[in-house]
Amino acid sequence: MSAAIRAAGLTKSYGRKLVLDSLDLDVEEGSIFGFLGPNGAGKTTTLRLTTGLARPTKGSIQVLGHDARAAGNAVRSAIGYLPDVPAFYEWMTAPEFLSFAGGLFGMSGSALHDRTSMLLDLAGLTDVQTKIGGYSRGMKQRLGIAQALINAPRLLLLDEPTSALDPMGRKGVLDMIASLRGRTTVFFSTHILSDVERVCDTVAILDRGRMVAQAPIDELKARYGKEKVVVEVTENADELAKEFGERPWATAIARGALGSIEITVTDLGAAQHDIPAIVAARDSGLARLEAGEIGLEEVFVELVGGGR
Ligand SMILES: Nc1ncnc2c1ncn2[C@@H]1O[C@H](COP(=O)(O)OP(=O)(O)OP(=O)(O)O)[C@@H](O)[C@H]1O
Repeated sequence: MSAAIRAAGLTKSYGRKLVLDSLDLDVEEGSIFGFLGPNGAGKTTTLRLTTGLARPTKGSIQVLGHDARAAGNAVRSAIGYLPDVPAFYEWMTAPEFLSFAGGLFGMSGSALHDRTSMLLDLAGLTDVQTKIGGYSRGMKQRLGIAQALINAPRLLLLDEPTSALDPMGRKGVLDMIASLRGRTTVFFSTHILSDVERVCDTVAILDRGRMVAQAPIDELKARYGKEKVVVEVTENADELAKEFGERPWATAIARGALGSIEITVTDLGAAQHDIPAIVAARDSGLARLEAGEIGLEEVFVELVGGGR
């Protein structure tokens, strides 16, 4: 499969401040790619380099097979971009705004009309008569995505499209992104883990200008994620936690509230087999025994949490 974005050794400094440190990035065409990182990690800078709005200090970045620095109009018109703080003409209605945006790409007549109707439908704004100034933030963001799609781009770049939204607003935007699967490549930055888990197939994690992981989400969980068991006992939790920690299948132990103990395990079957017997031998009661997977959140904390 070909790459929609490919960066190699991508480095950006502002004066003496190193913002991106030798980034390698591969975004496959057709993927919904989450670019995850805490505030100040360098996400916006990477997006600006991808669009050609900023230039690398060192290294290269290719977009749709062309050097982003030298990309001509043909490449640029195959990219849709929604910045982190999009601007709207608030006195327009959504159809007026989309028609205006399409006109900038030289679209007109029935082609523009059809495209506008399709995008209003995709954004769930078909029957909205209000001017944009009266929209909720979620509606504005969905309209922003529709506007970035007006030229039917092969690659859609979204900078933190959900960060200012409430849960309903986020759901609307994420549903819209998910509906683009198979139609266009979507590369979006976010610091919200659950957004990535909900819609992305691939994720890259950026921390302080460095890429700390990049893989399909399932692979990342398999690589870093481990299995865990949560045990709740009626008595002797401290002694039991110590005893669990001595077993070959236990790699980490954390005490929770009251009688709860969380154990990270290498062999779930062995842990589930041994735990009831150990609890019974200590004359304690087993109130709960639950197996679970360590999710992306724990992977993220493990990868970027160090040194904070
Ligand atoms: N033009 C600039 N001049 C100097 N420093 C800059 C410039 N643009 C960005 N930076 C710095 O680069 C670092 C990365 O910023 P960037 O906006 O790319 O991060 P981000 O991951 O998008 O963060 P956020 O989620 O806060 O927007 C920050 O420390 C920021 O202050």
